[in-house]
Amino acid sequence: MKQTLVWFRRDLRIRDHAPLHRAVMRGGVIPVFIFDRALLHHPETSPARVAFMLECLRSLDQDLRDRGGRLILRYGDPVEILPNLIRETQAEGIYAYIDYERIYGRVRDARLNQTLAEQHLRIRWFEPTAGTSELMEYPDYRKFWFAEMSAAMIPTPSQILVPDTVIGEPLPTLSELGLISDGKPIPPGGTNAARTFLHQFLAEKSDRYYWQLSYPSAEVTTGLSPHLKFGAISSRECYQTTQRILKGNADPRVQRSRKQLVSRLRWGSGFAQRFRYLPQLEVRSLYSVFDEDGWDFNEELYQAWQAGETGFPLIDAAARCLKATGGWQALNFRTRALYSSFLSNLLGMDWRYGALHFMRHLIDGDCPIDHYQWAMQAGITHCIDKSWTRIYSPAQVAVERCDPQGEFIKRWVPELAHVAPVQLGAPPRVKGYPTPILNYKDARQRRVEQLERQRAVFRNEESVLPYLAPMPASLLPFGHDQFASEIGWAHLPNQDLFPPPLALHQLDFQQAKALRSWLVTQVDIQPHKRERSASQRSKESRRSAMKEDENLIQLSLLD
Ligand SMILES: Cc1cc2nc3c(=O)[nH]c(=O)nc-3n(C[C@H](O)[C@H](O)[C@H](O)COP(=O)(O)OP(=O)(O)OC[C@H]3O[C@@H](n4cnc5c(N)ncnc54)[C@H](O)[C@@H]3O)c2cc1C
Repeated sequence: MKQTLVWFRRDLRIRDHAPLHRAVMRGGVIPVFIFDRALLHHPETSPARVAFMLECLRSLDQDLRDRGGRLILRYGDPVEILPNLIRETQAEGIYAYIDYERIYGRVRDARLNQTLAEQHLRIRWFEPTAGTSELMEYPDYRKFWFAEMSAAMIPTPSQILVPDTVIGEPLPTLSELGLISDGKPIPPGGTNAARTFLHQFLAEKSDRYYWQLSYPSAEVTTGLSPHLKFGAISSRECYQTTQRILKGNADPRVQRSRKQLVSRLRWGSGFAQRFRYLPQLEVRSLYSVFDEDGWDFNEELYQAWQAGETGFPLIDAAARCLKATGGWQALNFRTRALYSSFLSNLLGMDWRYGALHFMRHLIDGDCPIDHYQWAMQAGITHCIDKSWTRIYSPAQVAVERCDPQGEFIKRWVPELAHVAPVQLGAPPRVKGYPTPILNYKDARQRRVEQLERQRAVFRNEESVLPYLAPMPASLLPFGHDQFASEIGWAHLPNQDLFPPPLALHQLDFQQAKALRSWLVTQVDIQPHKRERSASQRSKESRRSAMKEDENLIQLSLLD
């Protein structure tokens, strides 16, 4: 019988899985997952995220067992293990999804391609859903995304035959992997858990999602991000289930929420695709000027931001929530945006320090989403348009927008339990709680001027290509000098990447135009309104939930 090795990476499911399906059609399967020290000991590794991944692996193994198979676990460098495993099992080759989350993975996969070719062994790479090697204009990508999401799901194999002779290792504990738990509670992992989250959301939250997704205490989002990160459920399954259950619902609130969720799923795919084109975004700002100009860094202030000791209650609540829970459900988009903007805009610090901290704690940490979001909040991505400056006030206006009752703040900053919500933006002196570490107005002014100066370098240029950051000469991950990590791979010769990045200097006019469409906003941006007075703001905050349309304008900028 023909046998095919299926290499699982961040696609830990059996449904809607093209490599597994195709391998099963051919005959026997060796489903393998490799614990790779370079990823387990990467500066951005979070023990809680690895613990969640172990839960997904446990569940994947069970799903395979239910169909007669099992998951084969191995430890070490995939570039050595996989060719050996092919020989050991007499498999015809490997099937796997292409993965472009990280530079490391792309270096590894290029090395694997080369090693297999030298040994006359074979691998077949599958495009992940909503991934493409073509450089297309962003509006075309939107159409492509909807077509991919609407295509029939890949069937789940009913029987999976794994040869008895192949021996795998038992599922390890976190400490057996050399990691120490930081005490975060781990959500249930795997496809069934993901489906439960999705169905609970559709049944119980879809009428309020759109209006409440910025309120962390409402916990109204799906909670699917860790599952999507590890591919325990495919975004296509999320999309199709959502459409099937909600599309016929006559409630306009549900329809609005449905569209919002679909947009968000699409943004996630779009960030991954940007990284496919430009892997340098993992370690560089989009335009070189921002990194060349240099960023501020102040260890004491960085620590205050990390610890939740800034004197701005909402920022401090976000900081403490991230460290205690891994953020996956409690730290929604708006709260993350406020928290990140505080570091890179108001404290003027390099967004990479913030992204690093997030990745070391987020259970849903996903490099393209996290890093691109950080860069966006720092105002250094869609900045051809002058009005793309997102510097949020962390004071009362933020409390009113995210936590008007103060529930989230009081949960994470108990020192302020007795302070009235209307005072939580700028609390009176409280013993044990710090005074603000910055003056918002001054910090904002400084940042606006800095961004204007930096953007002026390329804003009016006909082509932005010469201003985009190229792939760096060194592939060392950011933070390798702060945290013990396995980075031998970054020093190897022949640093090819698979899939290869865009060769910026070789793009013709049409290609450059297509790339640029990913880097500017796709909607009309309203010029900034003048700062509103406190009384205007409080009047606005009392408007009904339906008038949260301002949110829509802002969120739709991410389209
Ligand atoms: C600075 C910053 C860092 C972030 N880091 C991550 C990260 O590492 N991993 C991550 O999954 N999300 C990240 N996000 C996006 C967003 O905050 C989370 O996706 C969301 O809070 C996850 O909760 P949920 O699955 O319940 O969201 P839902 O609202 O239920 O969204 C469903 C899915 O859509 C996608 N999605 C939702 N919002 C966004 C968004 N704004 N951008 C891109 N995709 C989105 C995610 O895959 C999410 O799981 C970040 C946002 C910011 C501002």
